[in-house]
Amino acid sequence: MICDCWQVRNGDGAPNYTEDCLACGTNKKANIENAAAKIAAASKQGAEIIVLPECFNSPYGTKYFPEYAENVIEGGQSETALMLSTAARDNKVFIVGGSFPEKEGEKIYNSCYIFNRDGDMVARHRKVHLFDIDIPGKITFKESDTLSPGDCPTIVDLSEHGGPPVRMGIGICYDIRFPELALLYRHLGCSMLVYPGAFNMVTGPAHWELLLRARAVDTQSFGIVCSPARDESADYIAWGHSMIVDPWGEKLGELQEKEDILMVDLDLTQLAKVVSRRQNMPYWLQRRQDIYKLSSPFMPEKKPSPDK
Ligand SMILES: NC(=O)CC(=O)C(=O)O
Repeated sequence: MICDCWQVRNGDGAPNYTEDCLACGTNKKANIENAAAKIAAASKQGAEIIVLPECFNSPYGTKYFPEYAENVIEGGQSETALMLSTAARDNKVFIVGGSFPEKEGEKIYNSCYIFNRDGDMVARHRKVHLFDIDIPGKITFKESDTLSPGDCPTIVDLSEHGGPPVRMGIGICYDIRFPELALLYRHLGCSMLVYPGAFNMVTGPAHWELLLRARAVDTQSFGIVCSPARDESADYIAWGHSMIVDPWGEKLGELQEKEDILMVDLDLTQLAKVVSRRQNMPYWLQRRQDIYKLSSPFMPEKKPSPDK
């Protein structure tokens, strides 16, 4: 998924938001080169923030993660992070780099790196909720066989990196099923939730769109999901359908299952609408905190939650 979300529209209709389903196969080098080519193509079309899918350098599967994992933190070679950094700098775009298996010590994480327009890494999200499920006869998956979970929420405020006033909360795939994480992002001032993800042919048709729209409405935020394109020959068949919705839960754009790029306008006027929607329907201020309460070590003590 590729998105560009902050130009002020001057009535010229210039697209400022795009998304894309990326094909990801077993050839890691080809996956990385394909992502680089699509970033350049999207940038040429005017994209300024680019979001890639979950696990874009590797097939999605526990047996693949150790083989495709890269060690960035301890100074190891990482062709994937290097490509993302170079592409961000060369194309002068922000990149929410989908995810790839990342190694640190003995552990492997499912990690999303975010880069600014100079190619500097400005944040990293490690998938917090691992996809361990068993739906008999349909799908069994146990990410925790080879992956470890991250242990913190990730927020990127683009305005702190020379970008527009967009504060993004990042999650990866299964993270979208946990409303508390999205509510925490709202509490911490986000107006956009970005989830690189790879739902499958069982959970995709049932829940992909439903969850995105629910999280957007729960938090009165823009919602973005970006999937790999569907590959019927893969062990794990991704649902596809990268999508962007607004804080009302309305779809701004959707791809089908094939590799593609989608451009969607998302301008400053639309971001301002987040504030007015939140004022029109102020359910954030109407929460009954005497009955229930969100609690997190990442919530600043005694600071009132943002109501806009
Ligand atoms: N693959 C995931 O992490 C999550 C998923 O497919 C689902 O929640 O469904």
